[in-house]
This record gives sequence, structure tokens and C-alpha cells, in this order.
Amino acid sequence: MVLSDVDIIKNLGERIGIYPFCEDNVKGASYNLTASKFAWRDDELVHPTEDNKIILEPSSTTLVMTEEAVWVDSSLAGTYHSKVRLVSKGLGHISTTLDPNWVGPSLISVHNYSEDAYHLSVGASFVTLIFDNLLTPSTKASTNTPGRAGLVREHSDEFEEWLEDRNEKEKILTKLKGSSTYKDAKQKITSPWKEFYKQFWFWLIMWLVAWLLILGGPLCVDSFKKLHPNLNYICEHAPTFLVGVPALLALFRIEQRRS
Ligand SMILES: O=c1ccn([C@H]2C[C@H](O)[C@@H](COP(=O)(O)OP(=O)(O)OP(=O)(O)O)O2)c(=O)[nH]1
Repeated sequence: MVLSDVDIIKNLGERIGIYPFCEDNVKGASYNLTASKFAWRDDELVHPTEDNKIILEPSSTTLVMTEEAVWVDSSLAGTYHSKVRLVSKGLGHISTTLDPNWVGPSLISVHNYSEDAYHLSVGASFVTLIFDNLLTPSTKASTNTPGRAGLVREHSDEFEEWLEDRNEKEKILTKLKGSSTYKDAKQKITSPWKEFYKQFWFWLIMWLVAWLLILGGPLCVDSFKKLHPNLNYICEHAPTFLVGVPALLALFRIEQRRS
């Protein structure tokens, strides 16, 4: 089953990693990947122009690395698709696959069938990735190198360094989860009440355990209560303390997560 925009964001950070992540690139049931500044033609690096365009020469194939590194777990796969805007300009149709457990940027082969050069802006979306839920998780590991770097001969130090940053699941997830774009997207799909209830129940249980272990004993001792009128007060207002403290802690935690 294909993942919708909501499914993609729900699974982000859990079964899907996308770094860098941009919410605008989440479409109804897909994610638009953008062009990095790394591209190759005839095995040689194609350097972007001064105004940051990669020239896709007529009647030739250019391999363009996506800016985004993607990780999916063993229960997801995907397919790469062309964008109508580019196909209508004579650029070749992309129809390739994303394997379960894939990690890294993608190397996208774009053929320019037209007679005119196409100027692809670095940072522009140029390929669409659809995520598919597998009925049963795959048992096969993804064996290809991140970014399919083995398919291109000429590597620059800058490219190696860039790839180093996004060639492992942990690196992708850590960077994704640390980004404000991720936090904002997650926050939008989580109902504030649902988040509050989740936090509230957690803190209520913690508070009850603390209450019983730390305060329960002394509070039952009358003489102790007399010595400490404040504790007596707490005892009389136990329900308020019981509900109020976890509620406050839940609100504090939600606020802390948002900032
Ligand atoms: O256009 C694409 C499609 C896929 N991939 C990545 C993700 C995918 O998980 C991995 C493997 O792709 P594919 O399954 O097409 O390759 P393969 O079946 O191993 O064949 P080959 O190694 O001949 O490409 O490469 C790309 O970088 N670019």
C-alpha cells in the first residue's frame, strides 16, 4: 500500500529517514527529491554553473545525485518517478526502485531526449519517490553503496565529505530528528489533546509511584503529620495534587519538546 502524506510524516524518524527534510516536498502520496550540486556525465563530474544550474546536455545522460539521503526499514520499499514538468521538456522517464533497508542519497539518471540543453537548478525537485508498505518485511539487506557512488568514477574530496555525512541510518536519523523542519511537521499531525493524554498518563503513573514510595509511608504516620502541617495540607488536597502535578509535568514536557 502506498504511503500518503500523513503516513510519510507519521513514519518519519521511525521507519523512514529523509535528510534534509522539507515539508513542502511531501506531496499527496509521495516525496519530491531535489538535485544536489553533484552530477556526472561520461563518468566525469559536471560542475554547476555560477548561477547554480546543472546543464543537462541534449541527447546525453547525466547522473544527478539527490540532495536527500533516504533510509527505509525492511518493511518499506519504493519507486522513483519522473516529474511531468521535466518530462514535458523532453527529459527521460525515470522508473527505478528503492529497496527495503536502503541508506543514502540516490543517483538519478536523467536522459535529455530533446535538442536543447536543460538547466536544472541545484535544489530544485526533479524526481518523485513513492513509498510502499510491504505486507511482510523483507529478509534481504540492501547491498548497494550509499549514493551508488560505485557507479561513478570521478569523486572529489568535497563529494566524499558530503557523502560521509549521510551514508548511515543513524547519521540520517540523528540529523533528521534534530531539524526544526522535522519537529514542525510532526507537531502538525499530532493532535495537542492526544499528545497531552499520552504525557499525562505517563506522568500520572510516575507520580503515583513516587507518591507511594517516597511520600506514602510518612504521610500515614499521624505524629509525622502533626509535626509537618504542610504535609497535612497535601494529604487533604491529595486529589488536586494527584491530578495537578502530572498535568503540569505533561504540559511542561510538551512545551519543552516544542521548543
Ligand atoms: O534511480 C535510482 C534507483 C535506485 N537507487 C538506489 C536505491 C535502491 O535501493 C538501490 C538499488 O537500486 P536497484 O534495485 O535499481 O539496483 P539493483 O537492482 O541492485 O541493480 P543495479 O545494481 O544493476 O543498479 O539504488 C538510486 O540510487 N537511483
